[in-house]
Amino acid sequence: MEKLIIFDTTLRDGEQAPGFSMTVEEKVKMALQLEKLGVDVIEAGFAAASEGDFEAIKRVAQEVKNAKVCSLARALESDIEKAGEALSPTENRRIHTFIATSPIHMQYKLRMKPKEVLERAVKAIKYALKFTDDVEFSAEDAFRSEREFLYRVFEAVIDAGAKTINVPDTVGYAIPEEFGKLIADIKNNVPNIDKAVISVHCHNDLGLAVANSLSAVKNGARQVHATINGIGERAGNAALEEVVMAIKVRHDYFKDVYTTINTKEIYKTSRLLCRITGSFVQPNKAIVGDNAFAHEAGIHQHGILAHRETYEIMRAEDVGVPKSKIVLGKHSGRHAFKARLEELGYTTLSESEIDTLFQKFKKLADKKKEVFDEDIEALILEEFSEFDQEAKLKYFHVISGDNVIPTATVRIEKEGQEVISTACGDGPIDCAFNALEKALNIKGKLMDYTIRSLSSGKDAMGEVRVIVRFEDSEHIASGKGTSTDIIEASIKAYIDAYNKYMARKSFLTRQINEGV
Ligand SMILES: CC(=O)SCCNC(=O)CCNC(=O)[C@H](O)C(C)(C)COP(=O)(O)OP(=O)(O)OC[C@H]1O[C@@H](n2cnc3c(N)ncnc32)[C@H](O)[C@@H]1OP(=O)(O)O
Ligand SMILES: CC(C)C(=O)C(=O)O
Repeated sequence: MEKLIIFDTTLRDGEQAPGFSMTVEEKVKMALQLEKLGVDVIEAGFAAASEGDFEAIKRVAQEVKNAKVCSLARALESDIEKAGEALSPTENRRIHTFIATSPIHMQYKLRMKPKEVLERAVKAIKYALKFTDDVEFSAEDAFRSEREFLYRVFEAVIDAGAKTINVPDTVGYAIPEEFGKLIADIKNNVPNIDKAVISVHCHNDLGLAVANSLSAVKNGARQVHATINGIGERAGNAALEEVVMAIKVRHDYFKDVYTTINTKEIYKTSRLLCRITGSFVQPNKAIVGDNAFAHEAGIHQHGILAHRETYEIMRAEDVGVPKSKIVLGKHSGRHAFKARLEELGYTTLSESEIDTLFQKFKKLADKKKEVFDEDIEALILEEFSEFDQEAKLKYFHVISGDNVIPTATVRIEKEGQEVISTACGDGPIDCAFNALEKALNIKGKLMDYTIRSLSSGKDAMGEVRVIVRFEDSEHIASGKGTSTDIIEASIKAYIDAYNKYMARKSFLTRQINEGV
């Protein structure tokens, strides 16, 4: 087996896409995560592009210890010098120089004759070798280049000292079979090819970047350029996570290669990039999309519950996704519903009770896109709970400001009696929740708090959702409150969570007492 080198270009080609530019600090953060992911080469940028990119490459070169750091450079001495200088903090460096070899690029863009392009390429390699012994050469638009000329260029740059020759499908025009054949042809027609690693760089204009890269690997490529989440110029590059997982999951097919990527870091890396760029992947994106390990259809859910591999070809944990998800919705079946009831702690319901709940759940699912755990609990408690001691808010008063200690007073009606409590806190919500806990005589840990506006304008209705762990219970309770006053909405949400918690507690206690 041979190692497949993973050349990550998220910080170079990836950031070339509109809206994906990264600051120096963001690039460093991302590079350190790519190092954890175990990529072999990090192309940190294009040193000659800007002072910021120069600085970013320099910082990445200073901080990254376990991956090779690389800069792109045109076949120009000034670009190569910049690249060499930016990479100087590390010994583990590569210069990646390129020039286009296709007729259309040579004629219209470079305005150079093929002979001149070949000479430039060779000169660039020789110059880059002054800064490092690891030089990669890309024949830009290789796929649309004339074959004989491409072979000649590769032969010449290898002779000049290039250790890696990269074959880009710059405009994403290739079809997998053709691209695989191009790699096989290069292997068979470039006389000194055994002195260099064949690399590929595929764009996704026809959605074929990953397929083309894999076809190239099958035909002898031993380095793949890829980006996290497949970001990059136009429709992007080959998605690193897809290439790596295809090689891993289908090792029966890709028998000759392996990667040293720590796949458990994939999801984290993908999420970090999303947070940095503010651009999230679509839910059905392979490997890292929200739905990649989610199952909503009853037949699938039944299969997964019986034996995971019926509908999953890889484990969510292997790519760092916490767990595959059974999502309850209108396509779900009784098996999945019953399993969720058990997960929620309702283990003693009879089969006929489950049937009743399942019918209600299906009706609800027809109206709602996704049925959450709190909806299921509400169904159970509505159907079976005898809890009628709901706490109600009667009055509240909160003082807050920049020069006062936030203090809240709440009056609650609980079990037929009114209780008043006052408490301080770090802010208006905190003191209100502290006062509520005193009034309700319960301790709760706020696990999550979200607020959103339900309408627009200054008088918009605010909706607050809280998740609270009461009395260190294993189960968390969620609550929702709405009001034009966000403090009132917060108090209502907290009381709602409390009522749900108490109803559940009383239901489970009754089941135990009745020995069900
Ligand atoms: C396929 C790819 O992804 S290649 C990488 C693409 N990435 C980028 O372009 C991002 C960074 N680029 C930049 O910041 C700028 O384009 C720079 C700094 C590189 C160059 O800027 P400018 O000097 O203003 O030139 P501009 O971008 O307008 O035009 C490109 C010039 O480079 C030349 N050129 C293009 N590729 C190459 C090459 N591989 N080798 C030598 N010259 C090249 C073009 O012919 C053109 O030359 P001209 O100015 O003599 O006509
Ligand atoms: C510089 C090369 C590798 C490139 O980005 C391309 O051809 O798309």
